[in-house]
Amino acid sequence: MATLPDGALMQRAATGLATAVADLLGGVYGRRIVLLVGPGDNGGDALYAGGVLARRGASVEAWLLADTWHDDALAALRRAGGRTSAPRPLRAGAVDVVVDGVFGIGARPGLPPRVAEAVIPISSSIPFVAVDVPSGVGVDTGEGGGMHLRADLTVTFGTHKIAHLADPAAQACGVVELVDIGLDLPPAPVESLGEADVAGLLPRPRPDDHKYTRGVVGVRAGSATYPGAGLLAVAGANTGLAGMVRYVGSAAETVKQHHPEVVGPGRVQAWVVGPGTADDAEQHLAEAVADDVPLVVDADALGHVTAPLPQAVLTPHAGELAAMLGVERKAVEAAPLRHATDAAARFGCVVLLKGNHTGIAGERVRITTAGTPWLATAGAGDVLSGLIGALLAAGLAPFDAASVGSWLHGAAGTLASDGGPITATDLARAIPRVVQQIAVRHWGL
Ligand SMILES: NC(=O)C1=CN([C@@H]2O[C@H](COP(=O)(O)OP(=O)(O)OC[C@H]3O[C@@H](n4cnc5c(N)ncnc54)[C@H](OP(=O)(O)O)[C@@H]3O)[C@@H](O)[C@H]2O)[C@@H](O)CC1
Ligand SMILES: Nc1ncnc2c1ncn2[C@@H]1O[C@H](COP(=O)(O)OP(=O)(O)O)[C@@H](O)[C@H]1O
Repeated sequence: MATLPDGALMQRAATGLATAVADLLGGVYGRRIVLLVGPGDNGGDALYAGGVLARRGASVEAWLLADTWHDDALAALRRAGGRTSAPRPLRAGAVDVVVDGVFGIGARPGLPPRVAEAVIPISSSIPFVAVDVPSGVGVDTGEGGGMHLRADLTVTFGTHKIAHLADPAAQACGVVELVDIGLDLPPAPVESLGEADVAGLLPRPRPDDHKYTRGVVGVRAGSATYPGAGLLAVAGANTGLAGMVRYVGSAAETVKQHHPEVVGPGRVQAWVVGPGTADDAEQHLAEAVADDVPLVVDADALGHVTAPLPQAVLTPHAGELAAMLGVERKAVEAAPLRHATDAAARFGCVVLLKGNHTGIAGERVRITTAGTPWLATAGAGDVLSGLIGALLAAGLAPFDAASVGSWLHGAAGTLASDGGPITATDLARAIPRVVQQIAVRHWGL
């Protein structure tokens, strides 16, 4: 994506940035602001915004951290009463905010030593506002890129970039504020579903439906070692989004005790295979694949995927994906989107890589930001695989089933949590409530 052209768009960006900084500070007059200024338009945006803030009574100093800078923008800052100064250590409370205008959307990942030396002695308790992206992150990959800055607030223009959505870069962005400056933009390289998108994709029961027309999902999960994983995958599948749930596995008695709606083997429109299946995983996978219906492959079954599975959604966490690709877990965590995309190409199917922000690679790339870290709890992934299976059985294409399922899962986790801890059982129980809220808000029911 091109950097912002000079002139009107830059002025609009600077005004949006200045407004966001003023909102963060709760006022402007008398506030002390440091601008970290790089060589390009990103630094220009920061300098022009600094000018706007200086005119409103802020004390603004610019640290010029490259050999060149945006001349007109620096002149504007000076006219408004701002000044340049040399970098110095900043202890807590020394200034009110630091604005990171070092590098923007055109930059390579990483930071030059001169920038690192200026930034390291700044107290981490001073708020940082990034212009477009925290400097040093991989804008188009979401990768960390070695050393990079971290922001409490990132102000970006026109559209979100991959770094705002994909971890680990997204975690460095803090809150992301999008400012519309009237840019004419190409289609986004990644998507992130919102509630209205999910409402448009979710299967709705029709008056002439019966349970079989709504789809039957079969769950092959659980074992003597992990009966709970079977129960939780069933709990995710048995949330009312498909017409019926079948269970095949060694936890059948326990499953029936907890879920009287669930029936035994028979014909299904989609399978969920893997959670807690331990030594039975390979056979379960072979039997599910032989049925030639869409399927979710999770947990222990992932290690038995050797050939492309065009109708599948694979749902690994970083450790499972690392094992599938023969790389270290750390490598996946440093570049989750790239590894998910590689795996989707290699296995010819949709790959959903679970994490704080979950990435779904298939015909395109979607990223789910709807969850909460309270979802990092045993069995939450088992619930997800069941839920996606239900959506497949209900007729969604694998890419949509994965991304809608992931969004509902995140929203259910957030609703169930309400800021506090949750179990996977709480999560599964919240899924129908999320769907009900969507129905009321978007379907007029
Ligand atoms: N209720 C149920 O029935 C549930 C059943 N479940 C089922 O369990 C099965 C295994 O799935 P999983 O994702 O947990 O394990 P997996 O990918 O093999 O990674 C193992 C890695 O974890 C690590 N490790 C272990 N303990 C650790 C510790 N204390 N602190 C730190 N690390 C620790 C361990 O490292 P190590 O100890 O070897 O150093 C290893 O690297 C699967 O079938 C799943 O469906 C789950 O869904 C949960 C609910
Ligand atoms: N830090 C986090 N923030 C948000 N969601 C998380 C976080 N950690 C895990 N999750 C979500 O919780 C689920 C955990 O799944 P998984 O790792 O398979 O656990 P399990 O095997 O115990 O079910 C995934 O959906 C994942 O996206």
